[in-house]
Amino acid sequence: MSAPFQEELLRYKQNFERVKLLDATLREGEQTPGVSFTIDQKLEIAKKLDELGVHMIEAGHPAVAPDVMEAVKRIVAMKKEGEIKAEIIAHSRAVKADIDAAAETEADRIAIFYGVSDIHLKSKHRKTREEALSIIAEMVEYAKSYGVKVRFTAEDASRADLEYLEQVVKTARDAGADRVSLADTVGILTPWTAKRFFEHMVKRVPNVEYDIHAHNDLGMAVATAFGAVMGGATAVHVTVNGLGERVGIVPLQVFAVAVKVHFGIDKVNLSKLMEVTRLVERYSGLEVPYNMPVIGDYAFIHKAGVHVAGILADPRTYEAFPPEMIGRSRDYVVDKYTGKKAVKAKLEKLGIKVSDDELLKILDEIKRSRYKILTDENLVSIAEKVTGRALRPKVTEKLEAIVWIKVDSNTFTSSVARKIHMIDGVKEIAEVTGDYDLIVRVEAPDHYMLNTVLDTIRGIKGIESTHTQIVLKKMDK
Ligand SMILES: CC(=O)SCCNC(=O)CCNC(=O)[C@H](O)C(C)(C)COP(=O)(O)OP(=O)(O)OC[C@H]1O[C@@H](n2cnc3c(N)ncnc32)[C@H](O)[C@@H]1OP(=O)(O)O
Ligand SMILES: O=C(O)CCC(=O)C(=O)O
Ligand SMILES: [Mg+2]
Repeated sequence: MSAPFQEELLRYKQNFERVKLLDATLREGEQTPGVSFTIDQKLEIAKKLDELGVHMIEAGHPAVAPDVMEAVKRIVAMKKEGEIKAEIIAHSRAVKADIDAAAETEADRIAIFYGVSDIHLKSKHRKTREEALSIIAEMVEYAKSYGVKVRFTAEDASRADLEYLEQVVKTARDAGADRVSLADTVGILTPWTAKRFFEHMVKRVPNVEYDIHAHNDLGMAVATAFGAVMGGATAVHVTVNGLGERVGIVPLQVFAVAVKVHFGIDKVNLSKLMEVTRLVERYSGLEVPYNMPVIGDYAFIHKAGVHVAGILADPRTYEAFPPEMIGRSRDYVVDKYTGKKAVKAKLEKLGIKVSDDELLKILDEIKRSRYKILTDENLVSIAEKVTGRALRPKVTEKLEAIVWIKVDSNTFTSSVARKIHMIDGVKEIAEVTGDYDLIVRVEAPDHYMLNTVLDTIRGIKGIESTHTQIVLKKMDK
């Protein structure tokens, strides 16, 4: 990476080396509308997060509901059995009943939150600033009396009076909180103000470790987290796929890759990022948007002719980082934005050579067509029409193939089967036991159609691998 002033950013490398990731998918993430994980799903997600290498897991707010309590207890049990290494955190309001519930789980840490902006104090808590300070002191001390680690969260810290916030953090620290989360609850910080904010707080109230909890209401969450770490935050709250209240918080995958790209630091096992993406997509029921940075389907799909010509020459022309960094691959689509180089390369991949003159005519035809994305089959049809040559090898009868499919362990086999069933050319499908999960019989009039059907199958989310056999001969009984 050689952006202007990058060397200034690199001065903060050690801040990013020491920063810890706190994953809050099971607490903040479950506050996403429509998301409700089962206990078993939470255990699986917690295990996956631990394999990924996050330092802390905020497992839930036990006072919320019996199943939240049960899930936190079972995640703590996994920790005790050595199945999970990360610190386990239970969330709590600043009330004794919530703290008792959190303590009952035997989590490593209780995180107590209290809104500290005047808006929250007046409208929500109906407390004066002084009353709030004594509640914070009393509740942190109460949680400490259970012998656990305590984090205090200054909810809506980014809109609190700065001098009052200093008193809040001092009060929490002096009462025994060794970590304090400064929450940007409505996402109004920017990288610059976040940096200044954390620098100020670290200086004014030292001897406490600061967390940044940044919401994404203005699309700033990752950038705010960067600023906060540069300013001295030593933990960043993230969720898988950016889940959370309203539009969520810092997406784990985007933050981890941004740290890798800018500083060369692996905060987590990057090769497992897509696995956890799919797991949480499936259990949350929320698919990641196509254009989501890093993990969206289009993160490495190029389109404009100029771009494709660039990436064919050197992928770095239009990629901030190589897809292989997270086990993904690049591709490009063909439509009216395409140029000669893109079409030529696609045709060559299909084993078709055309003259320069033919190429120009094919391109012209593509530009007049109404296709939103041309499949290989569409492209070959246009090439045949333009050149007047049969570009498909002659076949006398239909082709048949058997495709053996292994479904990702985090995906329901039946849902993949349903999607495959809808593809033209798929004639039969069976769910099976053994090394593979599905066997599919495909028929197509020629190699190109067969390829298109197979490509469509391979493109279905949740398919881990396929093995295809072309049928040569058949004996009917
Ligand atoms: C910004 C964040 O995301 S912080 C995390 C927020 N988490 C949650 O809200 C977890 C899900 N919540 C719930 O299940 C419920 O709201 C519960 C169990 C916490 C409380 O339920 P209820 O007792 O029915 O209260 P209700 O939700 O109607 O109102 C919240 C009450 O908590 C109080 N409260 C809110 N935050 C806090 C706090 N940090 N500390 C102490 N009390 C608080 C409110 O003042 C209000 O009290 P009131 O009834 O005296 O006005
Ligand atoms: O506990 C925290 O750090 C954050 C609480 C929260 O979710 C928020 O303020 O948005
Ligand atoms: Mg939040």
